[in-house]
Amino acid sequence: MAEALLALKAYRVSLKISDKYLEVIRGIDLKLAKGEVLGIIGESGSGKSVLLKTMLGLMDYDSYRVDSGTLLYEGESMLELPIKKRYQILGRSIAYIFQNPKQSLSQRKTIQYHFKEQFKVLGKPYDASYVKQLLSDVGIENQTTLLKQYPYQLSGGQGQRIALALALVAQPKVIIADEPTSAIDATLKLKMMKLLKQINEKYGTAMIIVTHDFDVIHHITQRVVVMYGGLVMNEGDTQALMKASVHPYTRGLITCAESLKDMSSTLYELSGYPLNPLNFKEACPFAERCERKTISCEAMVPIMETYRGERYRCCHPYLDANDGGLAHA
Ligand SMILES: Nc1ncnc2c1ncn2[C@@H]1O[C@H](COP(=O)(O)OP(=O)(O)OP(=O)(O)O)[C@@H](O)[C@H]1O
Repeated sequence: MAEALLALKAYRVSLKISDKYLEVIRGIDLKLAKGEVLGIIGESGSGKSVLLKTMLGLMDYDSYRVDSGTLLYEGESMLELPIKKRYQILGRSIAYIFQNPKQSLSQRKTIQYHFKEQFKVLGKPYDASYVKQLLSDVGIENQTTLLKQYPYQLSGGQGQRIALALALVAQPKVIIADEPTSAIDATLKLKMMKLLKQINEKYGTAMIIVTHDFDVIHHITQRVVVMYGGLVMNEGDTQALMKASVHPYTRGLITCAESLKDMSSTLYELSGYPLNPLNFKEACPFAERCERKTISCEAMVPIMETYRGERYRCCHPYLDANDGGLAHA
């Protein structure tokens, strides 16, 4: 793997709930190379947003505690820094696009106002022609009209594009997009996927795409991380993992996605529901729902196996079988 731009190691986070701390992120390692597009997939409640928002300092500082871990950005250690300082450094280089970007804009201010604010935050004079260039890059043609509009006048697709253009003002090295296609229809989804790919290619911006959608993972990411119960269960090259992963959770998610697409087949669903952090214990979080469950699954949290030096699977049945001839995916 190329040099890591961002590297997270053994990261644990607890959320403060009614004056008590509840562990939600339970020891996560993550790497993002320069220019890489990484996908993070997992059911609702897996911990995707808490992971990324706490890492960047985007959550209310009093609402959580980082229990352990290291975070390196361009080789510099971040977690020891006061959270506001960390946010300043990371905020300049990493843009976070929220799930409903239209709602994260001030509804009473024009789109142009939002661009001007971005320049102000960066301490740069407003550059109208650069803004028009960015709007054109994200596929907005009627730029002058659009700059005069208010967020509530935008369609879902336009909202996503504006959020992307606003993020690009700072020329970030990383864009983190939280569910970039969840609020738009299928045709716009395709356009958004193409757009993210174009931005990655044109500017070399590395990306972390958080999604529930394997189409998005398949079409735009090079590597994927599968999260469940505050852990990474499986990770690797996107195409290899989608084709050949034997991890029961990954396989279950992929089978669900495929059965939804294939109108002639019976709908497949993963049994049970995602585990609530209140019920986390020293066991594999997926054990209760897993068809391959063994005694080990209920006795301890599985460790991550590596293959050719890369992390790839966290699953007791495969660990216990000592991997005799099992597919490395
Ligand atoms: N502010 C909060 N107070 C209490 N619990 C929270 C809070 N934010 C998140 N959680 C809990 O932490 C766990 C992880 O949530 P998180 O939002 O990170 O999941 P996610 O994988 O991003 O889900 P989704 O795909 O639905 O956005 C969940 O069980 C969630 O209920």
